[in-house]
Amino acid sequence: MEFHNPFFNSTFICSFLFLFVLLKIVKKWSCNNSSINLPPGPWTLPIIGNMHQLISNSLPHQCFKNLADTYGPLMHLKLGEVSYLIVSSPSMAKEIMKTHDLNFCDRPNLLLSTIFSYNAIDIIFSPYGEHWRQLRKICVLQLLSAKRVQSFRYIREEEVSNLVKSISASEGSIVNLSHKIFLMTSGITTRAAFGKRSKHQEAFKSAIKEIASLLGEFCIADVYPSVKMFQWVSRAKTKVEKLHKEIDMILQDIIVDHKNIHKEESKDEDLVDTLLKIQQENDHSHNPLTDNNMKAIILDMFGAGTETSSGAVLWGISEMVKNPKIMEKAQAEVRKVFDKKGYVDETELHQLIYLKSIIRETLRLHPSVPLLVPRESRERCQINGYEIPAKTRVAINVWAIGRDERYWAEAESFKPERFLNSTIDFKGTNFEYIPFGAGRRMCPGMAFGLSNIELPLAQLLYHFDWKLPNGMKNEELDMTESFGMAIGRKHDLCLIPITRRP
Ligand code: HEM
Repeated sequence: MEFHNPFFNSTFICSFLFLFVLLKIVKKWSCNNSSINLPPGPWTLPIIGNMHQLISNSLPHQCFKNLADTYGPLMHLKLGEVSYLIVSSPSMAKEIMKTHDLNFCDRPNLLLSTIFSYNAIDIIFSPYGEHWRQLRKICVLQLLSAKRVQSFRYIREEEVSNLVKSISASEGSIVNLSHKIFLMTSGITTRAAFGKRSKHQEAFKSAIKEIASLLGEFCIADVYPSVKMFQWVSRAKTKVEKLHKEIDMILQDIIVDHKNIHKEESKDEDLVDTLLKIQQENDHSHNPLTDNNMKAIILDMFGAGTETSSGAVLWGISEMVKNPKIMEKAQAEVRKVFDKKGYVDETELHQLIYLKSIIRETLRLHPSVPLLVPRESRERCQINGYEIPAKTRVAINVWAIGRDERYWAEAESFKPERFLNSTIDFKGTNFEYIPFGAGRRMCPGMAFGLSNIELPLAQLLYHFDWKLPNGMKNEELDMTESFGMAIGRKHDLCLIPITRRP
């Protein structure tokens, strides 16, 4: 006979768990809520803090901008149990990434990114310290140096020319540029990382795309780190673990392949070859590069390098479609420079001064990583007279800074001319313009990223005129953003190409 305990049914268990979690949170919340002089911020509610203020139709960077308009450029929010500092002005960004850079160069330990990064042994999510310094050096000097980026030129030229061919084949009909441009940038990264040999490229690309969009999602476990139950029941965690397992098997297979067959053919060295060489050289050091380190670094290159570059190409084209005069001027420049040759390659790209200012303007209005990668304070410190507790997470709202009328005239308008003859650039010293971040954690892939944006834009402007489908007017093009590892267009960019025959 079955034994039914009226007190031990599922309702009872759920209520008990709910009460247990609630008590834990209240305890933690009341301990942390001491009376230190925190930066201004909206009123916090018990347990949830300011989370209710982020529940709206806006994306996090848009919500933070609205709140900062009331509470100022150094704003404190409490999300669940965790203190957040939201930075929305160039001078406060400079405080974090220059004056106090050493204190703010840690990354928080977040549930999904920790799985993605093989337990934070990569570059992006690794905490500040000797391990990160070692990998960052490898990255800057060997994987993403100017010489190395230049060595991938033939890959970029082939992949972009395949893109042009596939668009030409659909001349006059609607083309999904979002889809094609993502395939092109991920094709460049795949070949730069693995060479041509991987049989799993397609499966790998789609797993990466899926995992990148999951990493951009809000995860309740990250704002209640003391409540381990939220980690156990997270559906996103289960999905990321499954995708990561698939990716791991593919990467391991690629590494084994490279170990077995690539030794004699040293020309066209790809990133896995370079990492294997470093692994062999460091084999007997106290800090050898493990296979997991290699896989984590390669994943970083995809996570950080693919959607950022393809997003910038798509926003650039979208802004030009919306502003046809700018499109015409850019086309005239590219065609003037390359008409003598009859085709576009990288040799003359330095002459495209107007196109370069279009790219800068695109990254001002549409920074690929609008809140930068989250940082975390290592020790308690003071900024602008306010106390910042240790372990405060920091989001730098580059998106808000780029749209602030105090620093940019007609900030919401797309005006590439503002960058012509301007000394402002994105190398991390002009804090009103930091799409690649600044300080120790600044993006090491800038040169690679920019070259993946310049050549496709030049080719798309040289070979095609562009029309919107269904008689849509230029100004009607939808520019809604979606949140992920990088901000992209919510709706795919679909245009009709008209091939130009010079
Ligand atoms: C348009 C292209 C790109 C943009 C806008 C961009 C932007 C950024 C930003 C904002 C950060 C965070 C900086 C900070 O926390 O201060 C970052 C970090 C990083 N990026 Fe990029 N990125 C781009 C392309 C690339 C490419 C192509 C690669 C490599 C293939 C790459 C590799 C990395 C890595 C490894 C980090 C982590 C650095 C660290 O934590 O030490 N990025 N990127």
